[in-house]
Amino acid sequence: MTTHDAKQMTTSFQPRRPRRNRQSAAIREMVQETRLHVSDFIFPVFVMEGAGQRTEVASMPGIFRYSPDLLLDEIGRCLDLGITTFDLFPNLPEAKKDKYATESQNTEGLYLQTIQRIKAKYPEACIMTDVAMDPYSSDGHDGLVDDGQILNDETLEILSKMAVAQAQAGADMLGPSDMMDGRVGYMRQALDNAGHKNVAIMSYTAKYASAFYGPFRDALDSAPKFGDKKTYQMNPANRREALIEAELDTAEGADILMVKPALAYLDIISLLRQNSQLPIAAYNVSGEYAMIKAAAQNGWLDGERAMMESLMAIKRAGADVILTYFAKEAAQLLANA
Ligand SMILES: NCc1[nH]cc(CCC(=O)O)c1CC(=O)O
Ligand SMILES: [Mg+2]
Repeated sequence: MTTHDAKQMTTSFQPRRPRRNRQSAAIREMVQETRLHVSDFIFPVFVMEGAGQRTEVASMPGIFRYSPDLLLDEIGRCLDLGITTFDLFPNLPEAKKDKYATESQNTEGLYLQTIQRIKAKYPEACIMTDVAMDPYSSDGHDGLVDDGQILNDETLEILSKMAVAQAQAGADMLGPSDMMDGRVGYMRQALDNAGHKNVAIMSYTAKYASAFYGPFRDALDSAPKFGDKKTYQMNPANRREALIEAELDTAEGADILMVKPALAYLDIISLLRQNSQLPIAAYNVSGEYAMIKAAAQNGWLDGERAMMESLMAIKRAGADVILTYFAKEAAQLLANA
């Protein structure tokens, strides 16, 4: 090729050159479409019995179960970073579990006492709770088990008592994660009847029967004792069904709709965002956290960049709120940016 030919090619007229908007950090930031902010995040936290104790979840490096006193300290540190909302889960000894999840309504028990203690010390913190039987169930299922079946309507009764007990303890927002049919409406009515009209419900609307919950079940020792959760959690192959779930939860009074997991379900997040006027949340689950941590520990990818890229992707897909175990690390990075 002669010099003349090369010149001809490089000066060929191209009015549209998307690279012009990528040429400097100043321009790239100016035209950036999606931005992460610490207020996007909800931090899921694990509480366990005892005092002065914390144990790391083996499959979730950097994530700990805290005894209530140390959890209060951790929440204080997170509030300083600008994280305002916490999703609380209890790790209970096997001896406290039974068929009916009785411990979930024990006002002197670990979970309800911890909600009270957090709200007493940090009234400004928004406490989201988990409504499902599995952390308290000797069967390790989200609903009541009878003869190997997960009963729907009988479970609603237990869940709504649990919900009212949590609201009574001071919870700001309830997160039914069980996937029983009709539980949002049933719970809404029970809450209103008990005078908790302003306690919100973030429904796990499209929750899939996913392999990515493994590390969470380690954290709580809550794996199902038999079978799987496929008769209540959704089939990962289904997309339209998420719209049916969204329609029902909306009609039943959900305040926020959630998709779970997040990264393998970005299309579902986008679908609900486009078909609902409600805020959409996405749960970046334990297995999604563990994958990035494990690869980073092996030196196989840059953990910080993979974390921020993943969170950005979840927001870009349409999530207004992201529940993530990365909340604290991401908040630290955003604060230093
Ligand atoms: N009600 C159960 C529940 N609530 C939140 C999670 C998973 C969260 C995570 O993996 O981070 C699960 C696991 C399951 O359905 O077995
Ligand atoms: Mg449903």
